[in-house]
Amino acid sequence: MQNKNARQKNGAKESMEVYCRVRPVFSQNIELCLKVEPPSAVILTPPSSYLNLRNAPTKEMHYTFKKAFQEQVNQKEVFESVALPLIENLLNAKNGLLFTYGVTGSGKTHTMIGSGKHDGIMPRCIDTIFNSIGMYKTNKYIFKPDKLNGFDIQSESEAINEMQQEIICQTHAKIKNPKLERNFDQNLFKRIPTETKITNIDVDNAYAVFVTFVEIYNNSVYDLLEECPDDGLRQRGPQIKIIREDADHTMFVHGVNEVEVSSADEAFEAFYKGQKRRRIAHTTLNTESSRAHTIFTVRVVQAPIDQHRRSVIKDKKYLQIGQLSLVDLAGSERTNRAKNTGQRLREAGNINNSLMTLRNCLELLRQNQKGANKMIPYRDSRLTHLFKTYFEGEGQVSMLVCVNPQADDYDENLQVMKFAEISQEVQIAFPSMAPRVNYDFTPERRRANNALKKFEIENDKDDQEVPPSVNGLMKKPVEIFADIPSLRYVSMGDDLSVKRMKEYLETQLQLYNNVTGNIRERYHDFREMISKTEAFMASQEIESMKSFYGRENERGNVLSTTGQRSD
Ligand SMILES: Nc1ncnc2c1ncn2[C@@H]1O[C@H](COP(=O)(O)OP(=O)(O)OP(=O)(O)O)[C@@H](O)[C@H]1O
Repeated sequence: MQNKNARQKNGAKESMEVYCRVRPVFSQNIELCLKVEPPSAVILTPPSSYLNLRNAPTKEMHYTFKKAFQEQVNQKEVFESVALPLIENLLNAKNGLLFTYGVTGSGKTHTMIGSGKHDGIMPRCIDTIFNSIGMYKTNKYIFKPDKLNGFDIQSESEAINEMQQEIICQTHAKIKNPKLERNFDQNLFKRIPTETKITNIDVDNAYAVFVTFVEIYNNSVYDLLEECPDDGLRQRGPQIKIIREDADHTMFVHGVNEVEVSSADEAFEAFYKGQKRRRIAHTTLNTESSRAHTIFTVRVVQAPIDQHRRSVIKDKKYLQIGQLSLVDLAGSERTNRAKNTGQRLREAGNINNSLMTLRNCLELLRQNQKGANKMIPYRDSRLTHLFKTYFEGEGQVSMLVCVNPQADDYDENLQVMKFAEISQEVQIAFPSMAPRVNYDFTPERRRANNALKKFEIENDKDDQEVPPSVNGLMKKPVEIFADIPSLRYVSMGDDLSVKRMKEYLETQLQLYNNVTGNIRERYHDFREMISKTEAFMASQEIESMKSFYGRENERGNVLSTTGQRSD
């Protein structure tokens, strides 16, 4: 995963971080069985119908989490508490796994993905990563996946060459099959990007971001970013992938498409492409129920740059890789309640089996911590097999338990809460990061950054004292030139790039018109002020001339009556 030279196991252990989020219930007259006592407690009460049943639980149960979120807590707050620390780790080459767990319909997908104005954790993570690495991003193809879960470093010319090859291939494919339309999800254009940013990153390094998107369906792994050639007659389905171990004993999906993304939009484009391939089945419980576990993984690769050559140092010993896997687990459900049959029944069985293996693994890990020496059955399901590395101590593991507080979900919620309790006791051996080494490859860049930071801090101080707009004058400079979107991929039919460029130019034109309009207004105000001042000065002059001539007249009158000058 990351450069093993930079990581050491120091024997320190950290508990799995478990959070709980309760979703709102929209219809009235529904009995609720769960409530949150902020900041971290959840109380589960048996439904009223249980009071008359023999052997039914009647006690209130109390659970404590790292944090418990009430119904009204918004997506931003959940993201900042749960995912922001993982992003900070990721940008510092430390790995993380975050999964949402809960009964079907409890809000896992809403929390992880969200929609439109209510973006979930994943899109906010992507925005934050790109906001943070900003100008420290490398050109594309400098870092290249080596297909064995590692990366090679290419020279600038190799990278440019690769870029050209890709454009040529895309153009050929388009000419060969003009029907091949790139369909872009309109969601891309509806988003309001998050402005969150991590400032604690190594400014000596250049960064690149890679994403993979896989699903585990009926205990088989599929690559959601795999191109399935459509020859117009039949579309080949995605192929089953196998899980392998790399040279550093890290589990990975062999042959998965790892896509380099140079902007948040490119990352979402990949995500929406994969999302369309997801198998969404309608069950009687939830008409939008997702029947597979999905894993969206972001890898951030970084290496120092040589300031004089202005390129990444081509030595793999400096390479560092951080990985964050965001997992939206399929919901657990009781088959008799879901009234599943046939294919749906098989799906539900596989989902429940893999979740049961996850529970078993965590339970056995807990027992081993207390002195037992049991074998952990990671291989019993693809899900746990893939995450083995995390559970064995390759990063922070966090779980977000989602619950629907309705009484109908009481039994399942009881199981979910028990599992959450066990999970919190699991301690993960944590690799400590070697302290950040300052190779001093980029002293000028460091100096410039420090100066910029100082300027920003001072500017912020000023902003608190004086409002940004005083007497209509902008205190801060207007940002006219936003980043120009990349035109690298403009090829025949590259509608997204063209659409992005069109939007960019329209925004810039609007901005230009606003700014020139504002300048024109101020110019007129200024001219008016000058002419008023001139008029005022002229009137003052006239007044003083008048008084001068008045005085002279008086003196002339005196001279003419006495016949001699008074001085
Ligand atoms: N915090 C929330 N605020 C508003 N709506 C929510 C919230 N949580 C869930 N919902 C809504 O509840 C419905 C079910 O949520 P969602 O699809 O996220 O459940 P799920 O747990 O992912 O289900 P499954 O396991 O079946 O995929 C959706 O319509 C979603 O918009």
